Amino acid sequence: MSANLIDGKKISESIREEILAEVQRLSEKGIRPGLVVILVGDDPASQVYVRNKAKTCEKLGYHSEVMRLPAETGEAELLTVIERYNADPAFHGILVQFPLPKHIREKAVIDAISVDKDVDGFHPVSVGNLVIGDDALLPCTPSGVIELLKRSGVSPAGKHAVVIGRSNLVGKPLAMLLLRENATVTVCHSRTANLPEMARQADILVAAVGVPNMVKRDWVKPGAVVIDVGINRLPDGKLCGDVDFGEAAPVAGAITPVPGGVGPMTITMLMANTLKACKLAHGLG
Ligand SMILES: Nc1nc(=O)c2c([nH]1)NC[C@@H]1CN(c3ccc(C(=O)N[C@@H](CCC(=O)O)C(=O)O)cc3)C=[N+]21
Ligand SMILES: [Mg+2]
Repeated sequence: MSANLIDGKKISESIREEILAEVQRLSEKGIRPGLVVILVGDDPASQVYVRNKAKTCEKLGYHSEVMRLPAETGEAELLTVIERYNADPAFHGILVQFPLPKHIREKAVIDAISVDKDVDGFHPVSVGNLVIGDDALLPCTPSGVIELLKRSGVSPAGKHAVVIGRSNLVGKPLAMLLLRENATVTVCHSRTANLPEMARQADILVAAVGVPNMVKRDWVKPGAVVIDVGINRLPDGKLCGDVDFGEAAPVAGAITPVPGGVGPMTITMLMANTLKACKLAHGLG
């Protein structure tokens, strides 16, 4: 069996074209989506992501700003900055790049962002709305995975989805989204017994743990769809996923590469969320 590659870059580009068309329609009404990305400190990986986000904003005609703050910025000071953007109608989305310096509590930051501008979908109210099934800004990586599946012709309905990883950022919300799409969902984690055997039950296998090349050939049921959420930077500087691609690809029915899989979708869904927040702010929901 030779696996179909799920091309996240290509799918992401076609969504961006749809977004651009909508941005152009909005501009006729004098409306322009605005996103501010707040970066505290100088984590090198964050620098790259933030630059990518700004570039994407520019391509799509968004109003965008990168607010760079020194690593010594205090929590109270950051919260004041967030309050300012909460009140600024030019910005419909606020993203505070993680990880934050240790002296700042991520929870305090997430809680401070206006739910209407929570384009990361990390605020407890956004998470609650997701769980209940109410309308919400959805976290970007999980909703990117759902879009990848749908646009690759994979319907989660009735399938057994196994999610490895239970983080608040990816595993948990993704499990909820898959459930909402009528998949039967199993969530595995570091304390799961017989992990390879559990993974092998999956029609849709998602790896979101942050362990390079963890998923091996015998973890994959022949024909399964394998989604690799991992973005691990190896000592040689190369990017690698949580799935051992060379081992999994020959067994899988379809598989996402790293890079070029879930990563580009994350930024695209951030743009989609900002557009949605903008439309809601202008009563165009
Ligand atoms: N508040 C917050 N929200 C986030 O969504 C957030 C964050 N903080 N902190 C860091 C992580 C990571 N993240 C990525 C986004 C895009 C790629 C991406 O585009 N990856 C490309 C390759 C990029 C490269 O070559 O480095 C790919 O996989 O093809 C990767 C990782 C968003 N994050
Ligand atoms: Mg875990």
